[in-house]
Parts: sequence; structure tokens; C-alpha cells
Amino acid sequence: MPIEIAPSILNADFSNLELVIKQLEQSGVKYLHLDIMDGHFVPNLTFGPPVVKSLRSKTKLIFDVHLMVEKPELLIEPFVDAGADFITVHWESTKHPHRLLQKIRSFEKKTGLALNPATLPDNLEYLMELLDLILIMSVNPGFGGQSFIPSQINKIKKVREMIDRANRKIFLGVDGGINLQTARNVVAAGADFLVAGSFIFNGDIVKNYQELLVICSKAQD
Ligand SMILES: O=C(CO)[C@H](O)[C@H](O)COP(=O)(O)O
Repeated sequence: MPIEIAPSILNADFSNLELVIKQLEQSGVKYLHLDIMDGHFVPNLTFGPPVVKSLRSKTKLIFDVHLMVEKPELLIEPFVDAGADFITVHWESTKHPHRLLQKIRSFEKKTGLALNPATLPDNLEYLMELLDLILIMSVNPGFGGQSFIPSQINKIKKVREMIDRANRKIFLGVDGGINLQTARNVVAAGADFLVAGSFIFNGDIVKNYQELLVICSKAQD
């Protein structure tokens, strides 16, 4: 699948979000990664459904809502109502990932499952038919601007093989510490959906996004 880059607005200028979104749209961005943090599952707090709903009225970008929360089952409907297109939940946040993914699908939304850096990918085998996105966390979730954890390259390769074996159209995403070098490495390992925050939002958004896209497309050839 062609590479998609989803800017994570965690590190964007929130005082000027409308302008940020306009710049992203003009650069050809299709996905917006929205980091939902509850201060419990991760040691940071961001925003909830009302903010997503307000953003929804300003753009047609595809909203990729990443729930880094405890009890994600309580938040599926509120984020569906707020206008989420993809809802990604964490393997580590639920005892019933299969049921949770079924619930997201029941609202005709795209599903994502995120794996923390120390989580094995083996159980994905049993969830493939319910997945649209697998998100490998290449940092410990909670903050933007962290360094990429190199051991995740092996996991990306493993998950690439699993998706190919399953012969399904599932994005293989990577989230955390993406820059020109790590982007090249993760795409070479098989990723096709990159979440990037600080690299895109530090400086010229349009230039950074396009530079990243060029590197990724070359690495995929
Ligand atoms: O989910 C996240 C952190 O939990 C962010 O999406 C991720 O860290 C992206 O930021 P950066 O590119 O700055 O690492």
C-alpha cells in the first residue's frame, strides 16, 4: 500500500489549530492522528470528545483517534459521535481486545490496535480479521519528542510477515520518534503508516511533511 503519514497534533501549536489544519490539508495530508491520553494509562493528559467534535467541523481529514486510556470500552461511542474515522485501542488497556474491536466495527468505523514497545505481537494472529491498522509504538506512549526504540524494527518485520501471511489490507503503523532516518528504517522494515509529531511540527510544517513523504516513498521502492 502507498505510504501514509499521519501528523500527530500532540506537538502542534494549539493556539492556532485552524491554521495548522489548513497547512496540513494544503500539503496533501489525508490523516490526522489525535492522541487521547487520560493521565492513568499514560502519565499525560490531552483532550476528549468535545475537542475532536469541534475539530471535526473544521476539516474533512481522516481522524485517526488513538486511545491511550484505561477502560477504552467506555469511550468508543463518545468518539464515534465526535467524528472519529479510525479508533485505535491499546492491547494493554483491555482484557477483551476481540470484543472491543468488534464494538468499533459495529459502528462501521475502522479499527486499530496499538502495541507498547514491550508487548509481543503473537496474539495479533487471532485478531487479523478485525483489524484495519496495527500500530507499533516505537516509544513508550505518553509524550511527543522521544527517541525511537531500535528494538521495534524487529517487531515491525515480524508483523509485516504476519499481515502478508494473512493476506489482508491492514495498515502497518509506527508511532514515535519518526524522523528522516527512522522513517527510512521503518519503511524498509515494512511499515506503511507513519505517525509523526515533533518532526513535522518543529519548523515548516509543509516542508517537513513533504520531505518525510519523499524519503518514505524512496525507502519503499
Ligand atoms: O502517541 C504518541 C506519544 O504517545 C505520539 O503520537 C508520538 O510520540 C508522536 O510524537 P513524536 O513524533 O514527537 O515522537
